[in-house]
Amino acid sequence: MTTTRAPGMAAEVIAVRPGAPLTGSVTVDGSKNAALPLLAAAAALGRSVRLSNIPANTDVQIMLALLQQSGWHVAQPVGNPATAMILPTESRHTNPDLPQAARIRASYYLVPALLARHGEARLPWPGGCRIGARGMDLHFKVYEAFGDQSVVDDTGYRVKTTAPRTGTASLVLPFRSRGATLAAMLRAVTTGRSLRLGEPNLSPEVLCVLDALHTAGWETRVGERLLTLSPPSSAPSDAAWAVPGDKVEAGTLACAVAVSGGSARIEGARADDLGPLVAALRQLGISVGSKANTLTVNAQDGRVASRPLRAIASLSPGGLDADFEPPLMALALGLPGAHLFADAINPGRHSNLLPQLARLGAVIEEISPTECRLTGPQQLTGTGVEATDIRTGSALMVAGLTAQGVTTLGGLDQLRRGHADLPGKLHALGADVCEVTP
Ligand SMILES: CC(=O)N[C@H]1[C@@H](OP(=O)(O)OP(=O)(O)OC[C@H]2O[C@@H](n3ccc(=O)[nH]c3=O)[C@H](O)[C@@H]2O)O[C@H](CO)[C@@H](O)[C@@H]1O
Ligand SMILES: C=C(OP(=O)(O)O)C(=O)O
Repeated sequence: MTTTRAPGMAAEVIAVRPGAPLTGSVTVDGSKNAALPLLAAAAALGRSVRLSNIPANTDVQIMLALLQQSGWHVAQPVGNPATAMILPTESRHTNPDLPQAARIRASYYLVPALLARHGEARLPWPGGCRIGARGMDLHFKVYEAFGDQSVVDDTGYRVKTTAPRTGTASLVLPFRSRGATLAAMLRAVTTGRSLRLGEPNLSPEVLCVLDALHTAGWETRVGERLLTLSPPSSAPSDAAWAVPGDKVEAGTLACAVAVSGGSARIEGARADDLGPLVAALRQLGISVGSKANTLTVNAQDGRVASRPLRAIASLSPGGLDADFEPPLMALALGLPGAHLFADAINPGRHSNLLPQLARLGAVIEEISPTECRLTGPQQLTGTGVEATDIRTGSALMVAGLTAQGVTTLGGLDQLRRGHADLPGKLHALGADVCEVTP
């Protein structure tokens, strides 16, 4: 099977089938989950920010549109769509309706910038992957700590500023929510107040925003238990930030190389962001090197798993990002051992992913709604499957690389929310992938 692309036509399904081991080198795009808060941070800063390495996935495109609809210019240099200048417009827009905010989870990151610009943020409940109940109650606690008031109803929520307050805003999160941590940081920025946040989320997506704010003059301190921010002491100049490479795309490609028994270099994601994924791959007996921005995977010697994988998603510092679990599961199905997976962060993750893997013939035992175990190696068989969320889609592509026959993946809108062109990257490594257009 060869790859054919019809210009201007969106693929209806992607067909994958086993082929030669993946080899060569590929570079990942910027990270969706880092680009989204960085764009919101740029808007919150209220002055010109140049952001580079912006990925072209649809969630990011929606975020750019939301910024344009609510009072910011987005200027993209001709011929360089991965870079954008974000700057406030001079005219005061009235507070806009933002129906597209319901399509992405990360629209909640816009609240601080909207409060600064309009005194009110009025948004529909966020969308994104349907991986169980995904609350926002901690965000409202964050805004309350800054003196804002929130009102919710069935369709969405409103946050309003009250009389301006000064001094340090302090709160301790009951659990380490990434979204609530970023909400607190960005609200500190738009109020110009110091922040003391206990039990913060310290994922790479939070740390890259902290680094960005630091370059914009904010004093930042991070420890496992406490994150503090203090406003710049002098007038800051314009900022230039870069979106870090997508650790999840890199991890997914690493799983694809490993499942095919290949050997390849994956460039562009920071080694520091890949630590827990690299540890999981090594636990499975895969030879992996990770240095600076290069991940090397070598599964050509066909080693068996040295011990079973325990992939437990965690919000703790240094924990395994839940988004790595699905591709690791697809890989583990092909490797010997009894492997355990748990994602208690997203209670509906497994009910999305497992039925699709089962269509390929995977036998996975559900211990509870959020825990499962499987024994590999299992021989899968290609059939029609659906990307019911981003990571289910990418995991199914990994599984399709060893499933006998042809795996056809539908639901590509979900896959493209998180990856501008994952099939193209797999193809660059030699995968037998075909986009089937209507
Ligand atoms: C845009 C983005 O970066 N999305 C990521 C983010 O999602 P998400 O925004 O869900 O991440 P959080 O860390 O904020 O939340 C984790 C879970 O805590 C719960 N919760 C969170 C906040 C709140 O106020 N109330 C509440 O109940 C929800 O069930 C949520 O699913 O982290 C998830 C878990 O690491 C990843 O799978 C997502 O890819
Ligand atoms: C769950 C994800 O995204 P979101 O939080 O935007 O739905 C994801 O990136 O896998």
